[in-house]
Amino acid sequence: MAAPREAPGGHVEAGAGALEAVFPRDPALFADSFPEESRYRLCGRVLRISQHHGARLGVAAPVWEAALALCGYFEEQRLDFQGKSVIELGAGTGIVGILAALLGGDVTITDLPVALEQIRENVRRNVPATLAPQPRVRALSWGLDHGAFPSGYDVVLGADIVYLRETFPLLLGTLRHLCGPRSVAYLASKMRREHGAGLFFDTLLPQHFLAELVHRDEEQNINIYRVTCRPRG
Ligand SMILES: C[S@@+](CC[C@H](N)C(=O)[O-])C[C@H]1O[C@@H](n2cnc3c(N)ncnc32)[C@H](O)[C@@H]1O
Repeated sequence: MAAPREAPGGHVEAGAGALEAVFPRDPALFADSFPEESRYRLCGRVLRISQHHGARLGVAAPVWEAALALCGYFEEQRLDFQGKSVIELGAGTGIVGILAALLGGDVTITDLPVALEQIRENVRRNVPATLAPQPRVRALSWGLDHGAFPSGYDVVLGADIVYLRETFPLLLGTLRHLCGPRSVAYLASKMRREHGAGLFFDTLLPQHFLAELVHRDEEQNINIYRVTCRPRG
């Protein structure tokens, strides 16, 4: 799976709303990484996002195109997170969850433990200390840790988290735990058929959820699905 942008020193591909990139920055933060800061104009705000490229964070380091597509969808649909409980899965940089928090959500941003320091840094850089509630950053490994989280979030968010077939049952288990009858999940995904995106969205997800394709970017091959629980009985 290729990263969406080149290594530091090269041209940084501008995603939707990208303004500019500045690097390198604070090389001491992670010894084996190449820090980069990119700025994105989203929902009338400029977000400054650190990305610690390198072996340690791996795919968690960059802002992926699907994350920008999901942020663009929030903007286009004028989604309102005011007063809503929101959880983001596999957040990477945290850009999606941070935007949801700035748009009024009570947000929990999650990923594997290795990514949490990068997310915390991005929360510090973009969320004013006066904002309440502040987004929480917590470890959640799909299928393993979700019992520590409540069920029935208003909104569940995930960008580019469908790419490893062996994690599909784990991810589905976590989605089933977090979503209640009134929950809405927005899943944005690069449709990499070779990594099982079709299997996940066309076959596995519909066994438990109604998944409506609400946005497709043909050029980037990115789909956004609005996912709700299937009515029981
Ligand atoms: C392709 S990256 C997407 C990052 C971010 N959502 C974005 O779109 O910019 C996939 C993310 O899923 C996370 N991830 C992979 N397997 C996971 C698992 N089993 N449990 C929790 N997170 C996982 C990775 O750490 C990474 O942050």
